[in-house]
Amino acid sequence: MSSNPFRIQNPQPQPQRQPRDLRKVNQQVQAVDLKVQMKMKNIKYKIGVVSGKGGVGKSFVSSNLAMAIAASGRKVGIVDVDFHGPSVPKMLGVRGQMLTADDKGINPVIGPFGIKVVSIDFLLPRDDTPVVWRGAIKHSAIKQFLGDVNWGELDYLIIDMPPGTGDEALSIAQLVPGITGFVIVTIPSEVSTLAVKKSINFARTVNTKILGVVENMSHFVCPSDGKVYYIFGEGKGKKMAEEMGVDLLGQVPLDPSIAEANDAGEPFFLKHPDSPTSKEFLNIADKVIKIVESNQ
Ligand SMILES: Nc1ncnc2c1ncn2[C@@H]1O[C@H](COP(=O)(O)OP(=O)(O)OP(=O)(O)O)[C@@H](O)[C@H]1O
Repeated sequence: MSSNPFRIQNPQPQPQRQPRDLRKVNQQVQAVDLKVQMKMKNIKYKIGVVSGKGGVGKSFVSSNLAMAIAASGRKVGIVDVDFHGPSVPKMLGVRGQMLTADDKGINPVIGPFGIKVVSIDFLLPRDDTPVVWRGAIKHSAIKQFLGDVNWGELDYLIIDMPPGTGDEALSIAQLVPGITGFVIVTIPSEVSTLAVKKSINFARTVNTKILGVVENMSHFVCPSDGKVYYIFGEGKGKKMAEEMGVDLLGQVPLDPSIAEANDAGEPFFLKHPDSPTSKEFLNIADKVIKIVESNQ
């Protein structure tokens, strides 16, 4: 019997895989797309929201950070390049709307506070249609999302990136060389913070500033007695931020009303404006604004 239970045959012996040469990554980052560059010139600050692992609330943080920045009167756009799990439209309450086109390009969907939203979700024919794309197609889609959309003049473009440091992250680093920085989302578990360290090292490899870390699901406040529980452990995000020399921008609680609003397709920040979570997002937005605008 074969020792390969999957019966996968390699027709030829494969050369030994070499680790990715970081100099080559940097050279690729230099290859800039002019059309994208023209559009990006009209946007003052571009912020990538990244996470080492999936399911830690990156899209929730992207969407609510976008609303909190827009609530200050700044013009904001959000581009969802999480092709395999596009949740930004739902979290901003604009799911089911369509992108339109005119002779100047593609018009984004307009969300709360006038936020311009672009996501593959607006183009999928059915809820359960999977996106099955190789890296080159994703790269070309990202190029179109950035270069063919009528973004106009914006103060901020929030880029909701897929988890990890794969093709999309490299495409963004390559296509938006002037990216202002990354906001990194984690939950306070060892597994997530370990993956985040990789994202931080990736950001450093592509010479992108880390604006800071948001610790999501950091604690749970019991509604009956107000007692605080640290479900995943206490202080792990803070410890990781200190170890890696990056700022902790904020701590967002684990809260069933967040999951409910997201599942119902209602923007949390609008539905619960006075909640501690929305106030925390205003603080996080304030910190991000201070960091990027004082660096001008
Ligand atoms: N602080 C929170 N409290 C309760 N539920 C949350 C919280 N943050 C996110 N969620 C829920 O967790 C799930 C995952 O969130 P989200 O889609 O934002 O994660 P993600 O990191 O973007 O995932 P992926 O990258 O895999 O697409 C969603 O159902 C969301 O409603």
